[in-house]
Amino acid sequence: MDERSKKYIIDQKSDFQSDLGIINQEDLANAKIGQTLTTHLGKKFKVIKPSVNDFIELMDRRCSILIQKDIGTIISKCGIGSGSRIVDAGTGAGAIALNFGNIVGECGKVYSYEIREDFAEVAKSNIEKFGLDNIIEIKNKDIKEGIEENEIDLVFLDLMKPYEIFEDVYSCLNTGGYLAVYAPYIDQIETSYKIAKKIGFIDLSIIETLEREIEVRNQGTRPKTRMVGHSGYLMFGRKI
Ligand SMILES: C[S@@+](CC[C@H](N)C(=O)[O-])C[C@H]1O[C@@H](n2cnc3c(N)ncnc32)[C@H](O)[C@@H]1O
Repeated sequence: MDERSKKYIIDQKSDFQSDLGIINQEDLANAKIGQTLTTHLGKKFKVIKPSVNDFIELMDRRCSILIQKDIGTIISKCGIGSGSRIVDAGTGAGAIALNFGNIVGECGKVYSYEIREDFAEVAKSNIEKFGLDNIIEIKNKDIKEGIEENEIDLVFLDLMKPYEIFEDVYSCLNTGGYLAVYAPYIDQIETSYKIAKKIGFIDLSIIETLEREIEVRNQGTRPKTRMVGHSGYLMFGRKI
């Protein structure tokens, strides 16, 4: 991180260059977390261990990604923790897959389906770079052709017509397991709710999470005038 709080992901195999100067490869290779490195122009950089959020902010991505307010809600609503087994589709660049992997840890597993080969490759590379490739398996497959896993605690779907595979989702879930759906449009989420109910999912709910940032100014403290108006709706259900 530089003096302006701008973050960078460093490749320790080559020199680092920015508008604040150059740090040579040898200094980078020997750098330790917490250390301050100085460029040839005398500008200072702090070495930090990236959190999953730092990494997602800077990683390669070719499509829209889920945002923190929705990811956090999905994880807490479905009680995800160490050892959970999750199926996720579609992967995109891997934003929620990385968060799932970060939480389930070495005792858990995340199987993430992505239909597009180019997106699957980007996600694989992101997951390897963050060091979770032993926990998250990217599958370059159409999830509509079938879910190959079983004894699953959560199936999370971010697809155009998620309800087309709810029967398959029901079969692969553990008793007590969750279905979670993210959809930007209200007709997608309404159809998901009706089909999930017909199939036998219980505890069905649809929510939208709104996040409002509070600003501390000299005049007083109050909500910011701008906020994210809408990202998507979330639907949850359980197999009992
Ligand atoms: C909006 S992106 C997903 C974003 C991602 N969930 C995240 O965490 O940021 C939707 C992805 O679903 C993929 N997709 C669409 N249909 C699919 C299918 N039938 N099986 C697997 N992936 C699919 C698309 O290629 C696209 O990458």
